[in-house]
Parts: sequence; structure tokens; C-alpha cells
Amino acid sequence: MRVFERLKAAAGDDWRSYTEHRFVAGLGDGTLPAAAFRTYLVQDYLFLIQFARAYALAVFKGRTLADMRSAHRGVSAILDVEMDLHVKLCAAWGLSPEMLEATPEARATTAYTRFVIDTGLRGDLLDLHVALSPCVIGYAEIARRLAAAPAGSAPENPYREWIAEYAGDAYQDVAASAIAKLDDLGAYSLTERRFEGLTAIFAQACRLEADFWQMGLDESR
Ligand SMILES: Cc1ncc(CO)c(N)n1
Repeated sequence: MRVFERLKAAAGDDWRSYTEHRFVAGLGDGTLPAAAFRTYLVQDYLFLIQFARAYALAVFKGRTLADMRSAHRGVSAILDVEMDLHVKLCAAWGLSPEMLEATPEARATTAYTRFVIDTGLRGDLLDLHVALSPCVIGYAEIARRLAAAPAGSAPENPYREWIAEYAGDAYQDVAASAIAKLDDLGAYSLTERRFEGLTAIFAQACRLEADFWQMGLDESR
């Protein structure tokens, strides 16, 4: 079984609480309150800045040029593509770059991003990629599922652009490479004993993703 599938199976309930969160259901059927989505968008901008730092750490931790180049492509995908798209999406929701910059991080944003960075600092490249994987691969899986349901791409769903972005080929390719990277790294450093520690990292990242959705709901009330 692929490393990612094993981690997902081992973290079962935490994976489901993240990918089937009430916020996700609201994106899918369009019932998510707009205020919750705006709160989420602002925090996700701050999240992406820190996420780029986490990917940059993967360049530093790379053992081979191939590792370093693939991590570098990740940094560039965030800084040059995803952030631009994010700013455009924010503008469509009435959120200016000035406002994005001026908002402080919510605790859920700080907790999640610094957990990923710390995991990478104290561990090796496999630990770091496992900590990153619920974000990268989780969003691809969520968006694929939402896009496949009629309500997810209905013209009246205000979140269809968000769904289409993450369900699109470019992002799905990024997620497929992340799955391959885990197999790649696992092939030379994944022992049975180590798998337990990796599952703990993966499950914690899933819980922090669920908290991130929840923050969108709670902080917009
Ligand atoms: C919180 C969060 N997780 C994952 C992604 C996917 O990049 C994102 N943009 N935000």
C-alpha cells in the first residue's frame, strides 16, 4: 500500500474529522456563511506565507538535488501561483491586500503552521513531508469529492471557484507528486517502528486542519 494510504488508514477518525468537517460540507452545498468564508480566506493567506517557509525548510533538509529541486518547485508554486490566485479570490470577496497584511494570525493558524515547521526542524525530510501531506493531499481529495457532486459546481454555489481551483489539474498534479514523494522517501527510511511516530505527526496535522476550519466558523460569529 502507498505510504499516504497507510497513514490515512492509521489516522482514520482524525482524517475524517478534517476532510468531512462541517465547513467542508458548507462549501460543497453552498450553505457556508459568507462571513465564515471571509475569515477563512484571510487566515489562509497568513497560512500560505508560513506554509512557504515550511516548504523552504524542505529545500534545506533535502539530501539529494532531486529532493531540493522538488521542494523548490513547492515553494515557487505557493509564492508565485497559489498566493496570486488567493489574492484574486480575496478581492472578489471584498478583501484587499492591505487588510490581509494587517490582520493578525488566529491561534489556529499559528498552531498549525508552527507545528509543521517544528516537525521539520527536529526531524528529517520524511517527518516534514508527512506533516505537510494532510494540507496538500487533503485539499485535493476534498475538492475532488465536492467537484464531483452537482452542488459543488452549480452556478449558484458561491464557493464553486474555490472548489474548481483545488479540483483543477494544476493542484491535483501537486498532490499526486506529494503522494509519490512520500513513497520515494519511505522506500529508504520507513521502518515499522518509525511508522508509529509518523502516524502521530500525520494525525496531529489532521486535527490542526480540522481546528483551522473550525476557526473559520467560530471567529466569524
Ligand atoms: C489550511 C490550509 N490547508 C491546506 C491548504 C492547501 O494548500 C491551504 N491553502 N490551507
